[in-house]
Amino acid sequence: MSARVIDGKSFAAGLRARVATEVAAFKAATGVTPGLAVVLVGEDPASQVYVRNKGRETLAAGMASFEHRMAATTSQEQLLALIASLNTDDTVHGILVQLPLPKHIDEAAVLAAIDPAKDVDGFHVVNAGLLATGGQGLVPCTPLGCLMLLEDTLGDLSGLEAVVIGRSNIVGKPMAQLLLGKSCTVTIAHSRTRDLPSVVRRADIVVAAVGRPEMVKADWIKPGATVIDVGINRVPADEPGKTRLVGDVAYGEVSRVAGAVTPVPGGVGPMTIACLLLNTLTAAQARHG
Ligand SMILES: Nc1nc(=O)c2c([nH]1)NC[C@@H]1CN(c3ccc(C(=O)N[C@@H](CCC(=O)O)C(=O)O)cc3)C=[N+]21
Ligand SMILES: [Mg+2]
Repeated sequence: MSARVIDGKSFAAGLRARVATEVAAFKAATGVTPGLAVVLVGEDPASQVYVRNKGRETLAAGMASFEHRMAATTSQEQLLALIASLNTDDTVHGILVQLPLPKHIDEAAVLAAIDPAKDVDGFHVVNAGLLATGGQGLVPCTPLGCLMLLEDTLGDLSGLEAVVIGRSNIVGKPMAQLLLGKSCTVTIAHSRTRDLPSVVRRADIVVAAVGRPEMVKADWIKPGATVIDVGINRVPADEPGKTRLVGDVAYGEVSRVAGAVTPVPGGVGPMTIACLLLNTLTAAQARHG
């Protein structure tokens, strides 16, 4: 048996098309163009990839894209000043500050400075709190995209055993909250979890978000389980000097046991960007409803 491949790339293309249709209707009704501002401090390679794809797709959805590239030596004060101006800029409905930030900048202070109504990453404590308490806030893009793929694959998630590997504020914790909201039985596993393989073996749904290349093995997976791979790891390729992208899941062997699995690339990554566009539209609609 071979797992069904969950085609995040094609699902994301469909979602972007739906967003574009709604953006056009929103512009016609309000005269307002939804705008997304992305702030990139320094030159983190993963963030560069993200920004490149994102700018193109924002424009393709009919929205305005504003890029602010700042030197790695930018002070926290300078970054906070830019955020303050974006908060009061009526052409900007969404603000995304690329993480990670340089070491000398306090990430929490920066995220706290973003107007929660423009926080399209869903990282502000107000949005995290709304998610935890069942409120209507902006939801982090990667977990939201994972949830869409899971519901498309499985339908109703109610009562299923879900194991989220990774406890980050960006993926693991919000993913767990979303699955709990869909009435899954949720476990968050992490680096200190005792006997991780046997914990994962309980799962109908596995979400791997640890950042360790090909860590999740076939004998951790309950036959037929649905496996969502959030990892994006660059590793050396066979050809000298080249790299290739792998997930946190040992895709080849896991796809012989799982019922369905997301590939890397072409799985969760494209969904993250599509959900960012969706969140930008949602933020604009909330302002000009
Ligand atoms: N505030 C903030 N929010 C983020 O959401 C955020 C961030 N900072 N910093 C960097 C990471 C990384 N990230 C990616 C999203 C999509 C792809 C993506 O589309 N990947 C393609 C492959 C790209 C390739 O070929 O290299 C795929 O998986 O198919 C990659 C990386 C969002 N991030
Ligand atoms: Mg983690």
